[in-house]
Amino acid sequence: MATAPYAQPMLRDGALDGKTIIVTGGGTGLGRAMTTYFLQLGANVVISSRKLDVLEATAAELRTQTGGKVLAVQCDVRKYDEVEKLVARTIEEFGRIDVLVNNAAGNFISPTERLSNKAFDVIVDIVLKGSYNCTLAVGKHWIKEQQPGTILNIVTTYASVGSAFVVPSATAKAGVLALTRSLAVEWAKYGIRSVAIAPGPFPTEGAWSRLFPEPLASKLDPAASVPLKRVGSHQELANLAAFLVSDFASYINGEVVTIDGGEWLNGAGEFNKLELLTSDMWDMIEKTMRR
Ligand SMILES: CCCCCCCCCCC/C=C/C(=O)SCCNC(=O)CCNC(=O)[C@H](O)C(C)(C)COP(=O)(O)OP(=O)(O)OC[C@H]1O[C@@H](n2cnc3c(N)ncnc32)[C@H](O)[C@@H]1OP(=O)(O)O
Ligand SMILES: NC(=O)C1=CN([C@@H]2O[C@H](COP(=O)(O)OP(=O)(O)OC[C@H]3O[C@@H](n4cnc5c(N)ncnc54)[C@H](OP(=O)(O)O)[C@@H]3O)[C@@H](O)[C@H]2O)C=CC1
Repeated sequence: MATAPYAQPMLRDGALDGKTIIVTGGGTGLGRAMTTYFLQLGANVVISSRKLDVLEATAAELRTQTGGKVLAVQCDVRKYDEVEKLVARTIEEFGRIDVLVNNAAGNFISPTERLSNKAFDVIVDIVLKGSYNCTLAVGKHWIKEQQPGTILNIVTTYASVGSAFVVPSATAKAGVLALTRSLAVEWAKYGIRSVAIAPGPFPTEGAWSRLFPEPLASKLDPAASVPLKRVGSHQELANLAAFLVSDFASYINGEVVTIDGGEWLNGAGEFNKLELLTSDMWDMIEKTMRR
């Protein structure tokens, strides 16, 4: 079967030539998809997370698949000293950093009153603290070296509106969105752009196992609440990420781009649920109203 146009690579060959990109959580899921495409476009990529075996397996596969330069570095983003080592190792290997992608995250569904304070901590520490740790370490480096750079934060659609049952994640992602918009202004003078992507549902093992465990998975279709009636493809997210970190997006700063098939708006419009009405029902309604 032919690949759908939205699932095809978008940018021209060499669009990211000469750039060095750090992707936190780059060994799995959407981080891996972005890394693959960055490598295909000519970037050097450093992937980092806690599990070195996973990172090294991904790096080996992507070297074979793309012929690109990818380095695996173990780093728990909650620990600032490890983040500083990640920055130092990247400079040692590639001589520079051009882009930071804050993609690492943790999440699970739960009624908030069931959570311990540690459960809240573990998510906020990975998502919010992890993002500001990496941002601070890389930002300080850029400012000291008088070098421009781009920070891409992966948030979620509920970062702006909140969501029940994923409250630690919603709280933390809202903070990351505030970080994005605040630094877009404050660090623009150093040539540092801050942008974000807010994805809707993109099936990954990490997200699906924690957000749609059984018996929920068999009862719930994540595509059903999406007006376009499908989930996202990894390549279309990678396309957007590659564009936002490329020089083609040089004038985009402080923007959060939503890529969710219209899902977040679906719950918002007062009359959206009238989608359920049949054509016969509309005929009856029209007749009654016009009478
Ligand atoms: C309704 C239809 C909607 C359709 C639309 C779908 C749109 C999707 C939008 C998705 C948006 C965002 C997605 C994501 O962020 S996905 C990323 C998912 N990936 C990950 O989470 C990867 C990393 N995660 C992990 O490593 C672990 O899961 C994590 C660290 C988060 C937790 O691991 P672990 O349990 O090993 O951690 P700890 O042992 O350190 O535990 C810390 C405390 O947390 C408590 N805990 C853990 N799990 C739960 C749970 N399920 N419920 C309640 N509490 C939990 C644990 O008990 C510890 O607390 P205590 O010490 O007090 O017991
Ligand atoms: N998939 C989806 O539908 C959506 C995803 N998102 C966002 O997309 C991003 C990627 O998620 P996805 O690919 O689905 O899920 P994954 O679980 O595959 O990705 C999360 C990554 O974060 C890493 N990570 C977790 N904790 C830490 C830590 N303390 N230090 C360093 N790395 C860590 C994990 O690696 P390791 O365990 O080795 O540390 C893993 O590689 C996240 O920001 C998520 O919130 C947003 C909306 C929807």
